[in-house]
Amino acid sequence: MRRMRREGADVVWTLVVPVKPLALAKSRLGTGAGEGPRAALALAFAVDTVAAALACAAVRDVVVVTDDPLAGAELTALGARVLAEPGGPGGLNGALAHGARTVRAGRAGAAVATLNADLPALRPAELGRVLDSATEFPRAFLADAAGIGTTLLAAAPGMELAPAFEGHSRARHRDSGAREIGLTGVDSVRRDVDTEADLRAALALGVGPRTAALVGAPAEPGGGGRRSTVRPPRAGTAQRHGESAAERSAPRAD
Ligand SMILES: Nc1nc2c(ncn2[C@@H]2O[C@H](COP(=O)(O)OP(=O)(O)OP(=O)(O)O)[C@@H](O)[C@H]2O)c(=O)[nH]1
Ligand SMILES: C=C(OP(=O)(O)O)C(=O)O
Repeated sequence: MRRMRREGADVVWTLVVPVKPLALAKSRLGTGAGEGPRAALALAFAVDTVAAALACAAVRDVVVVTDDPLAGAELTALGARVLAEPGGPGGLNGALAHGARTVRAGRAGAAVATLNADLPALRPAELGRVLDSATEFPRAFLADAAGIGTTLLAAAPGMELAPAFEGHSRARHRDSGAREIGLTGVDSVRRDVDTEADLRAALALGVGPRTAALVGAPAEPGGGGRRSTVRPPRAGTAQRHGESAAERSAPRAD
């Protein structure tokens, strides 16, 4: 992949990925799903997101901010660096600001971008296009698939990240002066999963192997360049965690 250049140097990004304690995560994902299946899905999304991010040529490294021991261990094993939550009332934005500050404390000139951990369909090449586009602006963001939130916020070297996530964060990031990235063809970077409808949409794009194994969809090896299209599962598929692979029967459409 051709890297965008700023002042003669290839720009590679450090990604800050926030992961909420798994037992509290994905509360909107199916009223019938218990805490266990939701936690397993949240972990699978995070694993597939971080694996795809680490496979992106525009990504130098990935820093995960979490206090969850299982997520921390699994994401460390993938190659991410894990930071503990900063503590205090800061929530998601506090965690992201802490991640960015820590990265810059070690490397003042780092290009830093946040990436939500609920992007199981993420494709490295699409992430690369988004990061290359972000390179053209001091601060930039990508709206989520719903057009309300944000899945990625980027700050060039020397620029404060100033995250304003949660709720209508697309409008807040725009109002804060960040440039909205208007690329088409980067659906996998926009496709966050909060609800079962979101999960079906992600499965239609093709998800990473950990999520695929959990919901009975075909796996796309390697955090995928080109992911397969699968038939969306019936509502409630997210509750099928615990079935063996042989019990899962979601067909692939290609
Ligand atoms: N470290 C950290 N990450 C968070 C926090 N809150 C949310 N996140 C992460 O931020 C991203 C977007 O989170 P949301 O979709 O708003 O929250 P969620 O828990 O995944 O889902 P809901 O329970 O449905 O709100 C995901 O990667 C979450 O794991 C937090 O307080 N600390
Ligand atoms: C936290 C955010 O994500 P979600 O849409 O999952 O709430 C956000 O977009 O600001």
